[in-house]
Amino acid sequence: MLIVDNVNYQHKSFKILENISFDSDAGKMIAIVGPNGAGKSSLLSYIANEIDPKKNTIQLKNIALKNWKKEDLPQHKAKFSQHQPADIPLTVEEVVLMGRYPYFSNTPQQKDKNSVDFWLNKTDINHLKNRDYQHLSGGEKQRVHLARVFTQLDNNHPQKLILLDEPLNNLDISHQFNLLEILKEFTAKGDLVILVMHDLNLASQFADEVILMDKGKIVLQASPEKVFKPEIISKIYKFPCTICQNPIDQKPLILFGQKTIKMNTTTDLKTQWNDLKANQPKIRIRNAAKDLGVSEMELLATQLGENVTKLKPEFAAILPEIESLGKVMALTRNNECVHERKGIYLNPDFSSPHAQLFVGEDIDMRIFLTHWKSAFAVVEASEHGERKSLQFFGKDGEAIHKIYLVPQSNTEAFDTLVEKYKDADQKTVAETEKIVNNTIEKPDTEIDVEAFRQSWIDLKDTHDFFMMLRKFGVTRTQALRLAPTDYHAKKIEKDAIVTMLEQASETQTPIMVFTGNKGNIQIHTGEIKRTMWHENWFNILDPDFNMHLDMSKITEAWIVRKPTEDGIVTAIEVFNDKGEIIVQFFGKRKPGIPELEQWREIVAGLN
Ligand SMILES: Nc1ncnc2c1ncn2[C@@H]1O[C@H](COP(=O)(O)OP(=O)(O)OP(=O)(O)O)[C@@H](O)[C@H]1O
Repeated sequence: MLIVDNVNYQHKSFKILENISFDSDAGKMIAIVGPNGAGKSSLLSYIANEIDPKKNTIQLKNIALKNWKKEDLPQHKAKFSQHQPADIPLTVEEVVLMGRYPYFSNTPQQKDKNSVDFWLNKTDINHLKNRDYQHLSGGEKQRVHLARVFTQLDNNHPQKLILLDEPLNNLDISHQFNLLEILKEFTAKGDLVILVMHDLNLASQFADEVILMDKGKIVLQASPEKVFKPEIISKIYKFPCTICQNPIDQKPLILFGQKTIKMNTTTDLKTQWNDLKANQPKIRIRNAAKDLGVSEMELLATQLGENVTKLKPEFAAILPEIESLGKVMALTRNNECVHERKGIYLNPDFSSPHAQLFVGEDIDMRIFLTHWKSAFAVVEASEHGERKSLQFFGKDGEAIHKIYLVPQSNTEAFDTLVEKYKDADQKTVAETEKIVNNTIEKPDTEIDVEAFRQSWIDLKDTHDFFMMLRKFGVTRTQALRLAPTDYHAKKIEKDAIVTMLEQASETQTPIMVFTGNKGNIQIHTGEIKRTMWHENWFNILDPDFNMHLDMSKITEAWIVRKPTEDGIVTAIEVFNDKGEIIVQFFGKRKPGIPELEQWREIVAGLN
């Protein structure tokens, strides 16, 4: 019924409409949607023959628009425009009657009056018919013009064309639905309705077809089900969205905004994650889990039986076997700091029930297995092919430790290990527990500060520091505040951490970097070379050691000096807003050897 063939329209060098072609059968409602400035109104004006009428090649009912008789066309095609004159000095009834001008020459006939009455009623403005148009509200004026357009097409011609540019603007919800129902009645009689609209859910609910436009072009013309896909809509509108099925009419229901992705309960977690990835292809699983309100382990488990294999939680048996994988990358992190160290898992010590260790030169870890709960083998697709890893999670479902294969790793040993520890149950995962940190700091007045200070001065071993905090019932940051003197604990600006790392790199001073979470602390010892800012992250980017520290999340940084039998040990301790340690730095040291003078010098210069 309508053929639009290769429409191009530009203003100076700006292409407003480019290569627009589509055709449509009678009896349909087509919604044109797209972001502001996409060209929707321009396309509608073009179809209405308001732009470039001489060049117009559009065909309506097999006749080119320009070949239609001027007096015939208004009975076959009408347009509701987005912008209407505000000051027509007529009554409502008189404005609606303008729609009948194509039907009478001087005086309206009974037929015309009946039609006007009918549409006054149908658009719910009959009660306003004798009022001045100029004093109506926005929504009332809108309905007057809609009635005018409808009465213009009130005839027995088949296959009329109704064009409407944002007709739902200004209308309250019941009048929006009333209008859409009216339009449906037209299409049911075989007319073609094309309307520009911004409400994608109404388009989804009512339109037979959707034309999605962007930058002067048609991106897609298809059914609402095909057009309203999160990867398409979020890309075109540059805004995250979730799309689920409307339980009432089974049409796509579009929910905009990041939070809606969390609220979307009608689809399962796996679909929600896929939607999120469609919106943000680079999102990391840790952030995706946060956005979806689940733990990382629960999200990973949605891929069980695909690229994820659940392992038996026999950590004390698995970990000592990691050595067989050869060189790998160990990753331990908390919310604010990521620690990645490459090496071989040598010298495991699992003899103590309290803490287990790896004490290799490269892989150096203090492990607290009581916090470990689940283990998985993961195979991810990456730019360089498959990326295999072992991933360990705590009781709360948060990642404690990950071991990634690197090109030098023994993949056969990995496969053997996975086969050996594969759990018989590949369907269910451990329930996660919420772990609440309910440490309440005691007021300083309840602390025996003098005894605490003396105890600090009398320290002989850094390992006793933690026991000392327990004994006096102080939190770690409280201890630093109550330290014996400024010498023992001094608060520094967080930028001093960057200064320290840059100086350690420049002077090639070997340092130690401790990063951990409840279940594991991972340590790097050595010189660092390449440091770099990336947005709010300060990074160490060396071949075998990477650290990524989110500087925006640091609330306190301290220089902490503890007496030991080998002399003073100086640390820089970095905390988040909950008073939890993000990362700790030391100069390289070994029991029995005093700490490096170079390190002390760097720290002495920090403020
Ligand atoms: N006569 C004109 N001269 C110059 N530029 C124009 C003209 N008409 C439209 N444009 C430009 O063409 C682009 C498309 O405008 P159009 O009104 O068709 O967009 P739209 O998709 O209807 O946008 P909105 O959702 O904001 O109503 C816009 O960038 C607009 O500024």
